[in-house]
Amino acid sequence: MEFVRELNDFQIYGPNHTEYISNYRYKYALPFEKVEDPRGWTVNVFQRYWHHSITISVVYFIIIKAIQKAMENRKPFVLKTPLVLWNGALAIFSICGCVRFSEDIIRALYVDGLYKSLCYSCHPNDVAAFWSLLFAISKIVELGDTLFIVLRKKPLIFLHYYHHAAVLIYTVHSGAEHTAAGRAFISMNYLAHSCMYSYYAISAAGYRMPKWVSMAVTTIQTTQMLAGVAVSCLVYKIKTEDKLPCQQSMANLYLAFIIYITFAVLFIQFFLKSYIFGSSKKQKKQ
Ligand SMILES: CC(C)(COP(=O)(O)OP(=O)(O)OC[C@H]1O[C@@H](n2cnc3c(N)ncnc32)[C@H](O)[C@@H]1OP(=O)(O)O)[C@@H](O)C(=O)NCCC(=O)NCCSC(=O)CC(=O)O
Repeated sequence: MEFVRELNDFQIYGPNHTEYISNYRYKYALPFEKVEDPRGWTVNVFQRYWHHSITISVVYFIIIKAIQKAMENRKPFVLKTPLVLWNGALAIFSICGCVRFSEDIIRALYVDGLYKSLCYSCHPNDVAAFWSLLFAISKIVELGDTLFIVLRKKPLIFLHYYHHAAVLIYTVHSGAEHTAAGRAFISMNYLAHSCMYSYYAISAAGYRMPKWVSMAVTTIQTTQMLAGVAVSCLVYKIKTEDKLPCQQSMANLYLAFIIYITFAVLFIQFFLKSYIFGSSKKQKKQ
């Protein structure tokens, strides 16, 4: 099993390429979303360089640990305004992504049904493809979250940096494979991040929100992880039991299982520790 495969037309365009091009292409796109991508230029770039997502993750980890060390005998930076702007910008980006990208999954589910929605990719010239590309780029930008944590000398938990590094690698691998089920994963993540970055922006501005708000955000994140496992189970069944053509490769599917199961476990642990078994900072903040 090759780890990143070469893609054929079915894997890039799905089965209705010609019909799609003539009927749907750019129909719903805003001017800046109309990006020409002759035979998957972006897919080629992702295919050729996807392994650098691992390089970036390793460099990220080393830099974060080095900054933590350098900060040991220094006072924490306050960074209130940059943090509000940072989280505010990511919140606006996620909300825009959520609105523009969800259109694709809603249309796909409504018009094509569940099987085609999970097994046939969006077209490389589609609005959804544009927002998938921005999504992948945002996974590099979001590594900056950790910079704020270490410069402000806030506790850095394993869930945080494991999540940031693993999501980057999986997103870039999925970009390289044009993973069809990514339309479910991306829409869920845009939604969860709309809530999460809005939460962080408001709390960075100094407003303490009631406990139920952070519980709700964690619940949305945990549900996202469990839904990721469910979608992957469904694709696995389609590919192995139903033996229907389905675009997602086994390598990408196994990666999806690994990250979504580990994220689900970590988020359930986080929920229990933060809100149920009382010793966390959240209870102290009340
Ligand atoms: C409710 C949560 C969103 C946040 O829980 P927290 O324990 O971090 O919440 P908190 O209010 O105590 O905030 C902790 C401190 O970090 C600051 N902070 C600000 N911006 C941040 C950012 N972008 N990332 C991480 N921390 C940030 C807060 O202002 C706060 O500082 P101060 O103490 O000064 O007020 C939770 O569900 C969660 O995700 N916790 C895991 C921690 C984490 O790093 N999550 C982000 C990556 S996971 C992710 O992104 C999942 C997904 O894909 O959906």
